[in-house]
Amino acid sequence: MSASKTSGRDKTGWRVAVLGGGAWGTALALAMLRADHDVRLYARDDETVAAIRDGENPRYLPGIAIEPGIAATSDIGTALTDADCVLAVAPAQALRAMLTTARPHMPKGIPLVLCAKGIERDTGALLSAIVEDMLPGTPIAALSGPSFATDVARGLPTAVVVAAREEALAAELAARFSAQNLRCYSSDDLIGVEIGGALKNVFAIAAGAVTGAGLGASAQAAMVTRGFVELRRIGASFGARPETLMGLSGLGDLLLTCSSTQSRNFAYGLALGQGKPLAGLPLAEGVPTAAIAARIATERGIDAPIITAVSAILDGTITIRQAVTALMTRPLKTETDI
Ligand SMILES: NC(=O)c1ccc[n+]([C@@H]2O[C@H](COP(=O)([O-])OP(=O)(O)OC[C@H]3O[C@@H](n4cnc5c(N)ncnc54)[C@H](O)[C@@H]3O)[C@@H](O)[C@H]2O)c1
Ligand SMILES: O=P(O)(O)OC[C@H](O)CO
Repeated sequence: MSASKTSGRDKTGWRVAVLGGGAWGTALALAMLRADHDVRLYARDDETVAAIRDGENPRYLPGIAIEPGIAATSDIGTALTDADCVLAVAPAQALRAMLTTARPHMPKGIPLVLCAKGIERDTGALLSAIVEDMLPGTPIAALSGPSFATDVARGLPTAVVVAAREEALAAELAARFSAQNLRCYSSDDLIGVEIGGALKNVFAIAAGAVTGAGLGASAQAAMVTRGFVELRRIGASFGARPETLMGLSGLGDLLLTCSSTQSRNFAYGLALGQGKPLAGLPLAEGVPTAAIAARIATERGIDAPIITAVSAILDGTITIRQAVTALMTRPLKTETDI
């Protein structure tokens, strides 16, 4: 461990295990390196490990140079040995499988930081609930907010939020992860931060579909605004604090991913709206999350017509045009009636 000073904060470097060798895992490994940590990156395939060692991850982060210093490995035990902290960066639907592999090697009592954005499709579990189920007693945190992997990997200025139920843990992680161009806010609303990150993906797909179908900028703004109402309703049912959802993981991430083709969820929706093939597109976490969020809304009696429409469009049950007609002809109501 090395003593160092970053952004005016005194801290000592940790050994950080990053689990997941995709775009976000690679970007976060770089961010941790720049925050003066000793970084081990676990990728499950040898090809990715070899590529990262050679200075690029062409499959997931093409064209971005990977600075030397990240110890890439396909042996999860090696990545986790003597780790002070773990970043879990597999897609949400793969978290349970990855933790099954990690469990025998997890050092006891170290924080596990959830970096994926989603809700488990089969169970409706938030990712923190999966960790509680599989690794009881593990201090859990979540890192979320408007942050494209390419931006973070390039070292462009980015702000995220790190949340944990224990305020002191959130603050410590935020301080340790922050570096010159990565500003980490802290929060003790773990559930709120998880919900904001998970649900924004559904609306990013919707935003892409609105653009792809040529429905216009006004429709886009209406959808994002009313989508945010649904996000807050579902968030409230989980106990999320409204102010958390107004922050980086919620409104902030909605702004980013509902307005940029750089978002894979937006790009997925765009292809959907344009009637283009969807097979082979990069990961769009909003697809499984839309299905389970629609089910959660129904089960809890929450009015979530946009989420329900996105889920039905993705299922092929209705077309985008039919969804628009249904949304536009709903009974009128007061706007503040959320
Ligand atoms: N890419 C971004 O800009 C970004 C930013 C913030 C958050 N996220 C979130 O991070 C999560 C991961 O996204 P990504 O961009 O890295 O996806 P990706 O498709 O680029 O990479 C996913 C990686 O996970 C690995 N993986 C899948 N199943 C696994 C398993 N069972 N065990 C181990 N590894 C497994 C894959 O091999 C791959 O390396 C998603 O939830 C996403 O929403 C992504
Ligand atoms: O490319 P997306 O749509 O998965 O979005 C990536 C991040 O979640 C943006 O904050």
